[in-house]
Amino acid sequence: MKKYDIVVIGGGAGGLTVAAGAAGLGASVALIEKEKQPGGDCLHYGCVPSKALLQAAKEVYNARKAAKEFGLHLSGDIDFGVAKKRVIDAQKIIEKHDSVERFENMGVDVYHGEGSFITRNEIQIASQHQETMKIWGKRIVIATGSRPSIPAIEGLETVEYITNETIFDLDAAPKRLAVIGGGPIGLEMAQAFSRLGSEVNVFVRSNTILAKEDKELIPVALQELEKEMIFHFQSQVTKVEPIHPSGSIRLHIQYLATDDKNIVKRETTLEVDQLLIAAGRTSNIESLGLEKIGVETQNGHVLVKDTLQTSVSNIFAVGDIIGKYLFTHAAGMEGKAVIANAVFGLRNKAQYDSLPWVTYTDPEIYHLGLTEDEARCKHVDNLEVYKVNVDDVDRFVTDRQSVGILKVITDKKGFILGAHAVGKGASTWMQELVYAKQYKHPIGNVSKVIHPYPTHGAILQRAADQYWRKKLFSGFLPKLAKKYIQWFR
Ligand SMILES: Cc1cc2nc3c(=O)[nH]c(=O)nc-3n(C[C@H](O)[C@H](O)[C@H](O)COP(=O)(O)OP(=O)(O)OC[C@H]3O[C@@H](n4cnc5c(N)ncnc54)[C@H](O)[C@@H]3O)c2cc1C
Ligand SMILES: NC(=O)c1ccc[n+]([C@@H]2O[C@H](COP(=O)([O-])OP(=O)(O)OC[C@H]3O[C@@H](n4cnc5c(N)ncnc54)[C@H](O)[C@@H]3O)[C@@H](O)[C@H]2O)c1
Repeated sequence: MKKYDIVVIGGGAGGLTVAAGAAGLGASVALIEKEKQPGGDCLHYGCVPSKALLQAAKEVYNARKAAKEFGLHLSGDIDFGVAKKRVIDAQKIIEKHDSVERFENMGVDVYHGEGSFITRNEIQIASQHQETMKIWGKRIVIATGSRPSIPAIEGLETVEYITNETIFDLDAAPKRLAVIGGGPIGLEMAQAFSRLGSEVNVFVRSNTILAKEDKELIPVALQELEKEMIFHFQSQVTKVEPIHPSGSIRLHIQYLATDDKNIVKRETTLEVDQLLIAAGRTSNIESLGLEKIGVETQNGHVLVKDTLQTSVSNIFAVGDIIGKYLFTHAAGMEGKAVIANAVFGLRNKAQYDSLPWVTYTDPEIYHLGLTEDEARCKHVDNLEVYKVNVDDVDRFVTDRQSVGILKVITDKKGFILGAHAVGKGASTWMQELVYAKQYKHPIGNVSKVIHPYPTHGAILQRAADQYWRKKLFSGFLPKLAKKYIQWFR
């Protein structure tokens, strides 16, 4: 049986980071991937195709908007094939970074097959194409990711619904698309397809989209999104049925609302051509044989310590499988922490305090650290909140962007606890605050950084200026300054 310092199960964002880093440090590494091409969700069914599709849709949308405003006449139907080709082209370019060949050149042995534990050091690799084999690892890293959660809806097995794993295979934008879920997958895909010609209805179980975001930002984002899709809050699709021979789908919908103390139920039906399920994720743990070797799980995820070590000391886990922050960059950060821990036996911790994320709708929605509600719970009165609307910033005005907001939450000394934004390009201009938060620069320092005029990033300076205004122009300082000026005269 071949022996390795590190065996990684799963060749997505987390697993590939560990494999590349560990091999670079001189460890002998095996990477087991069940699909032919590594890359995981992000490359095949996630970040890459979704962002390529969103960009295509945005260009169509902006072209139409500009044509209308400038009195040009656009005609013809959208060629969905062009958008699809852009998705495939992007994947083809990016997949080179994740290719078997690239990893083999790094010295990693890549095994194609499904990995599962026999003992805490022995892994079985099962494949349709070759005999089942076994390898041995001193340390094992589980990075098998997640898949879409499918809610229990009556009749779901009788219709051809889609998920993020099949939506990018569509050859045309459905005329009428229903989306179940008001999370990032649901919203990004709803907007992309709306802009590519679908009439989109979004069903959300709760009374808000993007439940983890700062509450104040949601109405700002909704104001824009509602122009492009219809939201059904506090709704549940309870039953679906195929409509023959058209192939469309009838949804039975139940709305739940509270009227004083009573729960009021209302029911209706809606006919659509496609149904996208984007209702959260389930970790891929079932076929790993974790129970055999005593790796503890919690709520369907692999349970890990801060060091990403599982309950079995030589086994680590990173990425979606641990169910914490389901992002490519989170899996990457966790992967880096594990490299040092698994290769050198260090005790590096995964650091989530300054982990940002972005929902790439238009406008973008940026999240860093605590929301205002969370900050108030944790820091009570040791808190300041600075807000700037985008229409107070010249560059947004010249770009005709009037909807958007920045909110920065700091402690009394100006250290950033959280920062949130809705606005064009927020994914780019908010990054300065991640640096400030992570390296513990108070918000006041952002005011001293020179921002070229006119940029969107000047919005951060505006927030930082509010900090100085509060500090310098209220309290004892202005009184002291007045006295000094009188004396100096
Ligand atoms: C539509 C969509 C859009 C997204 N957009 C973004 C975004 O814009 N930005 C962002 O940061 N995140 C985004 N994400 C989330 C991101 O894709 C995931 O968080 C990330 O891919 C998780 O990486 P991972 O390594 O944990 O899992 P994955 O990337 O899913 O990799 C797991 C790998 O393990 C393999 N595997 C599973 N079981 C086994 C087994 N038993 N043996 C061998 N191999 C196995 C799988 O085939 C897969 O290749 C998006 C997700 C979706 C679905
Ligand atoms: N831009 C990005 O970084 C990006 C993009 C896409 C996905 N992701 C990652 O993938 C994860 C999964 O995304 P997601 O959107 O599937 O999940 P999610 O858990 O974030 O959102 C799921 C949504 O579905 C709703 N829901 C669940 N069951 C329902 C039901 N039966 N009927 C109606 N609504 C229901 C929930 O209330 C919620 O609004 C995200 O949390 C994120 O970490 C990131």
